[in-house]
Amino acid sequence: MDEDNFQAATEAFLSWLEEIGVRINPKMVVKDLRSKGLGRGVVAAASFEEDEIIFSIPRNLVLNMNTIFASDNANSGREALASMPPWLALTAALLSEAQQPNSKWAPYLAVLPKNLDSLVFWSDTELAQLQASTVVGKIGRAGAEEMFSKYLVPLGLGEYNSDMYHRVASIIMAYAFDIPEESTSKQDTGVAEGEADDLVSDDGEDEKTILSMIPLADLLNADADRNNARLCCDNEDLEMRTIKPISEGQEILNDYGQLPRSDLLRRYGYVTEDYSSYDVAEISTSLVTSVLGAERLSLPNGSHLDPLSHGDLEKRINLADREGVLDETYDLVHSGQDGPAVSDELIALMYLLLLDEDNLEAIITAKTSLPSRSKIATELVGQVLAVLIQRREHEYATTMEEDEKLMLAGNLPKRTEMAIQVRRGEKKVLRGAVNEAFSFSGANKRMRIGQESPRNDSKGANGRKQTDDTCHPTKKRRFN
Ligand SMILES: C[S@@+](CC[C@H](N)C(=O)[O-])C[C@H]1O[C@@H](n2cnc3c(N)ncnc32)[C@H](O)[C@@H]1O
Repeated sequence: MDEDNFQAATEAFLSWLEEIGVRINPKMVVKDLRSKGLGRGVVAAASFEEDEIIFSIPRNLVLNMNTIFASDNANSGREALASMPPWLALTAALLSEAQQPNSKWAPYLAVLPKNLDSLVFWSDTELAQLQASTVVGKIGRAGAEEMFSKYLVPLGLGEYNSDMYHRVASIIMAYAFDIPEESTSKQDTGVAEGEADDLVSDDGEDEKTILSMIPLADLLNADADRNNARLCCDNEDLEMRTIKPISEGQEILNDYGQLPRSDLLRRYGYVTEDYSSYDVAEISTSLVTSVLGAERLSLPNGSHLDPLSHGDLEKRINLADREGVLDETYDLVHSGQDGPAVSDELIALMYLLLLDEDNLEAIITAKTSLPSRSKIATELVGQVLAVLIQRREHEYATTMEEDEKLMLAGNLPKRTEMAIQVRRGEKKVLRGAVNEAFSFSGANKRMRIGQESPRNDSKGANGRKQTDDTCHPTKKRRFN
């Protein structure tokens, strides 16, 4: 969109807001922040104090299933929309409005983005640059397309192709708010926190929420640490309020949550260094078991760990499940105020995989329970974990140092640069977790030291059974 059209669309949108009854504090302005890669944004034209209203929006001027069902032309589609997952129903509603030449929402639709960088729009070549990041498996493009075919195509909304459906569904993911329904509204909500897949959801307490597109509120950009405004749903009108003083010229920012950059990119199509402290890397139980069940591991301290038999592995995994510490994947994070890099659950899984037979039996028969973190974070657990996390790091095609050089060289396409930021951030988390694992110093006294599980390959190089003490049952070692 050229300069004039962009500005004209903003002005038409602001006039429309005024006409329909949105009250805007004259101390705020909508600015063209494209030069900073931010699209439009809201900026303080004069300073605000804490808890001032920036703008307020009557609830009937929000686009959601309640307001759409209130309009006559949507009644025919009411049943069809009610049967859909909420994010799809809102997608259908937006597409249907876009088809109507006299749509009440036209000035709002005109300021929604035409192109997004959310991961669903990336080509396979672009996605490959995320390397071993698990975010690639979370995009859900094919699943969304099945939903489009099942629910949207039969509505005959117009000549939409799958990219157009994705565009609107992605706008909803990046722009919609989950707000409490009027009768139950008691609390503030942030933009689109949690998956935007519930139109009216019961969160288990007495509060129902409704997925809504809220004009103007969704023009606020975000920062997890520098945010200074929040949408309040306590009163009759929805109110955007400051949560701290804002100086003249400062951008007014919302909070989309403390997301790892992988999720920021997947859902919102951008990344910034500001979110680096929330990066997450994942290690899967299948990586752990495939390594511990298959090979004799050389540990960094010079010792070795023999593989577990299939049956032994299964027994220990079942026990981890029973103890409530088994997950398909474990998150690794930057250690800090919120806790360590390696979760208690992952340490507990490793402990159960490395525990000696007697103590394993004691837990199986419930004679003892899992000890505290400081006791299970043994040196052996740390050594093995460090090796496994390093294996995980090797699944990425480049090293963190190579990524840093690429970034320093600069001149990269935008998506390549964002992919490098994500994968480099994950490698940094993995490095931190390795260092933490090396610091584990709990005594190895209950571990499989001085015992070795039976191995199938107990034949010597000449094919004859060995007679040395390593295959004597009483001297078998798993850790030596
Ligand atoms: C709710 S909208 C905010 C308004 C948006 N700037 C616009 O012009 O429509 C969310 C989108 O704004 C952009 N955005 C928000 N915060 C950002 C930030 N801190 N850095 C870069 N882009 C951001 C992303 O494209 C995101 O998907």
